[in-house]
Order: sequence, then C-alpha cells, then structure tokens
Amino acid sequence: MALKDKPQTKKNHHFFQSLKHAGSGVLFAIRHERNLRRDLIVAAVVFIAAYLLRLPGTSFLWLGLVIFLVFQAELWNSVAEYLVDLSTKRKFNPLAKVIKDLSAGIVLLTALFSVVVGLIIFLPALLQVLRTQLGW
Ligand SMILES: Nc1ncnc2c1ncn2[C@@H]1O[C@H](COP(=O)(O)OP(=O)(O)OP(=O)(O)O)[C@@H](O)[C@H]1O
Repeated sequence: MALKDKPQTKKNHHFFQSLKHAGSGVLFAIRHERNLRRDLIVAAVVFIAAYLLRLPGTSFLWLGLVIFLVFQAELWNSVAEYLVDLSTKRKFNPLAKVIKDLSAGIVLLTALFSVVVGLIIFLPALLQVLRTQLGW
C-alpha cells in the first residue's frame, strides 16, 4: 500500500489492484532508499560499458542477473529494516541488531558476488582493448 492511499487492510480484489500496490512498493523503494538509487546508476553505467565494449549477449545476461540479485537483496534488506523499526519502534534491541546486521550481510555478500562476476566479464574485454589500442 502506498502511504498516501486510502487505508486498506483487506486483500486485493483483482490483478490490477495487486499490480498497483506492487508498483507503489518499487517506487517507494526508489524514492526512499539511497542505496537502491546508487545501484540503479551503477547498473546503467555497467550496461553502457558492456555495450561500448561490444560484450556478447551471454555477458549481458550474467550482468542482468547479478544486478537483479543486488536489487532483490536491497529490497529484502529494506523489508527487514522496516519490520524491525515497526516492531521495536526504533528502541534498541539486541535481536533487532542481529536481524538488521544479518540483512545487511546478505546485501554485502550479493554485492561481492556481483563484483566478482563483473571482474570476470570486464577484465578480459578491457585487456583486449588495451592490447589493440596500445599494442600491448
Ligand atoms: N532497533 C535497533 N536495535 C539495535 N540495533 C539497531 C536498531 N536499529 C538499528 N540498529 C543498528 O544500526 C544499524 C543501522 O541501522 P539502520 O536501520 O539505520 O540501517 P541503515 O543504515 O538504514 O542500513 P543501510 O546501510 O542498509 O541503509 C543496524 O545495522 C544495526 O546494527
């Protein structure tokens, strides 16, 4: 539910109502999660670089997959943060810390995996460009 909508706590009645609420969730995340906006910019730069380096289609698939995994991890991290804040009302709780730190750990591991995949894809292509341009 978007925060400014009429309060609704009953189930959605049809597909388009579900779609509207799911879309509001994504827009909410883009508006309020700085990390997600940074990831969107990084994703755009990565795809432009892949296009300029004329990487093959399979590389685009791998890049799309890891970028999607990072977005997913960020969204789940936000879900965990909001659930914890809702239940603790922002009071300190050691279990709340464990949950938020675990959730941040998922984002960290996913980001590290995506960096490794990115290096495997981009390093050979960049070396090839250096070889041809600089005669290495
Ligand atoms: N209610 C709480 N009880 C205990 N520790 C908390 C609580 N809320 C936050 N923390 C600690 O503070 C850290 C930052 O929490 P916060 O909710 O600000 O995450 P965040 O900075 O928004 O995360 P991100 O970096 O993903 O944006 C958590 O990782 C956790 O260690």
